[in-house]
This record gives sequence, structure tokens and C-alpha cells, in this order.
Amino acid sequence: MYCTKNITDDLYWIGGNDRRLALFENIFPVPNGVSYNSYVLLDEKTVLFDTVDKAVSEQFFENLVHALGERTLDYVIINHMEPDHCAMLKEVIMRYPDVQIVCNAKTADIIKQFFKIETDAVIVKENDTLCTGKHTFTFLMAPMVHWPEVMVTYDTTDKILFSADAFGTFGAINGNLFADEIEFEHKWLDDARRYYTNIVGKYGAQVQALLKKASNVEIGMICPLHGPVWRKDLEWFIEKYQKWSTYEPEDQGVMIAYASIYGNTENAANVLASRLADKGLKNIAMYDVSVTHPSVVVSEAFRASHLVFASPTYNGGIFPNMETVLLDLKAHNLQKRTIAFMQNGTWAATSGRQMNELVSGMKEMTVLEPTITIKSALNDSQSEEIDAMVDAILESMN
Ligand SMILES: Cc1cc2nc3c(=O)[nH]c(=O)nc-3n(C[C@H](O)[C@H](O)[C@H](O)COP(=O)(O)O)c2cc1C
Repeated sequence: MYCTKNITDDLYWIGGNDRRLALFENIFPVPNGVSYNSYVLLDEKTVLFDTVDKAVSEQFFENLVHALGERTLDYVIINHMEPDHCAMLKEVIMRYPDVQIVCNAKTADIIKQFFKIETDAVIVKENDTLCTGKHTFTFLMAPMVHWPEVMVTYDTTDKILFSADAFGTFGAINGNLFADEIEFEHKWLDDARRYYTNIVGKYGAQVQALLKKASNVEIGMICPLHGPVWRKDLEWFIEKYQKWSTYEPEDQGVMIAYASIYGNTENAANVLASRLADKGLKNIAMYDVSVTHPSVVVSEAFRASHLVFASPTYNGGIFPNMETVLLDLKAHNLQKRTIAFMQNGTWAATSGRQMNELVSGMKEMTVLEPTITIKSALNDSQSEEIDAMVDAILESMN
């Protein structure tokens, strides 16, 4: 049966939810599922905004057919040609042969690459408009807000921004479509941050460019391609994007990411955390990088102002899971953090130096010296070294 949601008098959510998917993009765990949002507008012309992933194709077509009723489909606007949104484009064309694709030139090329079909698309550029009756749409290019062809579509009539992957989040829609109907800050923000940082975190400058463009228009509602629709408190979520895309930390706090084989590096991490807490610090998060997925550590590193990395030396290098995390942070362009290191080794501890080298390739990082060196297991005589690191972290917070 159809499962659609009314957004306005003439706009419908016709997407689907996937709670079976283990790994989004075959890499990111999605324990809360994911939604693939597609929207249809019933104006004088009918307009489909993107499609969905093939995992929810059956539901999508049932929804589309129901929403259109007796009508046919006139336009499909493609904001993002990634297959989790446009896997169904070819079938849409087969079902509605007269449908007019509206997209930019880059998207047209990518359609050809994926589907090996020629399309007679209406090619749009920055600030071009399309009138569908009551509604007039403006197109704003948003390259690399996730892929190079991405654009967003602004409905000048109802002040709705169809924002593609921007303002999306992991998490299936559990009945309530609107962000103001759910406890977003408590139950969704971590997933939203993990989505942003891992999917578009690298492209802060491009997200900034889009935010600047978006600030020139009055936005009453945001319809993203994943997660809930925003119609209230938009500024709150836009402010999060502002922080994330400028790599400013959200919280003054410490994230300790450690690796440990036998438990001694873990012990040192625990001692450090415990002493930070003794000095009154409340915002401390700890992750074993062999247990916690790197996407969580990346997300937490975007959140916290101070990061501690503790790793054994492993075959002359950094413990592999820790190296993965650090490379991931570098790949996602993380900047503007204060960092401290702990290294461990039984015969020649070098992981600290190597972690430092990796971080030194990242922008605006402040490294707190000295790195604590553990020889197999922490000694009681190193108590002062730990206290010195605690003091250095806390002083750098003031
Ligand atoms: C496969 C393997 C490779 C290792 N390579 C090194 C090394 O290159 N240099 C070194 O000093 N210790 C090396 N170690 C020893 C560990 O780094 C050391 O025992 C450390 O104390 C382990 O910390 P943990 O108790 O937190 O696991 C290696 C251990 C293993 C299992």
C-alpha cells in the first residue's frame, strides 16, 4: 500500500525507508536505518524531485502512482544523480515516456554514464527558473556538496529549499516526517553529525558557498534527500552546518581515541580521563578504535575541541585501526583542534611520532607536548606526566 506524507497542499513526500541496510555506501553502519526522500508536486504541471535507492523502489512507485492519481508525470528535477537518489530514473522514464528531465549539464553526463541512455533534458544553469503553474523554481548549483553535479532547487512560491544531500541525516523516518515532531537534538543529532562529517565533511568550503547562496533567499522549509523535513528552527540546524563546515568544534571537551592489544594503553587512557574528570571536566568521550566504527570517531572529532590519540606501536607503525582513524580525519579535512598523544611500545615506541606526523599534515592543529611514552605498561612514576597532560589540556581550553 502507498505510504505518502503531505507536506503542503500540493507537495508530498513519496520516499521510502530502509532499516535492513547494514552499511550505507557499503561503509557506514546505519543502526537506525536510512530514508530515501523523494517528493512530488501537483502543480499545473506535476514535478518529481529526484527518485530513490533501488532498495525502496517498489514503495516509491506505489507512492508515486498514488500521489499522481489520474495524472501523468511532467517533470523530474534531478538535484543529485547519486544512485541512492536516482537509481529509479530509468524506470521513471520508462513508465512516463513524456516526462521532461530537468538537470544541469554535469548531471546529464552522469545520467548517460549510469544508464547508457540519451535524454532530451532541459539543461539548467545557476539562477535559471522553471515555472510549473503556481510555483516557480530557481536552481542553485552546489558542486561537491557531495558530488560535482549537485544542485539545489528553491521553490520561490512556497519558500521551500530542496537541498539534495545537504541537511540530510542517517536514520529512517519513523512515521513523523518533520524534524519538529521528533526529539531531533537528543535522538538524531549524533546521526546527523555522523552523516554530515563522513559524507560531506571534506567539502567545508563548498558547503560554505552553498550556505552563502541560501542566505540570500528566505527559506521556510528544507526538504533534504535523507531524514526529516525542516519547517521550524531552521536556524538551529543551519548553525550546526555553519560550525561543521568551518571545522569549528561544537563542544569544549575531550575525545580520547585509543587502541590497545593487552589493555595497557587503554589503562593510560582511563587514567587520563579519570584525572580530567577529577579536575572538573564533564565533557569527555572515549572510544576504542578497534570497537567503535571510524565514522563515529570522525564525527566525534568534529564535535570535540580537544582530541587525544593513544596507540601502541605495531610492527614499527601505528596500530592499524588507529592509523585508519587518523587517515580518515585527514581525508575529511578536520582542522582547528588541540591534540595530545600517548604512545606505547615494548622495545621501540614510535607510534607517537608517526601519529604526530599524520596530524601535522592537517590544518590549524595545535599539538600539546610532550607525548607520553608508555613502555609496555604505565609506571606509577609517570603520574606527574599524566597530570601535566591534564593541565595542558585544561589550560588550552581557557
Ligand atoms: C604484532 C605486534 C607488533 C608489535 N610491534 C611493536 C613494535 O614495532 N615496537 C614496539 O615497541 N612494540 C611492538 N609491539 C608491542 C606492543 O606495542 C606493546 O606490547 C604495547 O605495550 C601494547 O600495548 P597494549 O597493552 O595497550 O596493547 C607489538 C605487538 C604486537 C602484538
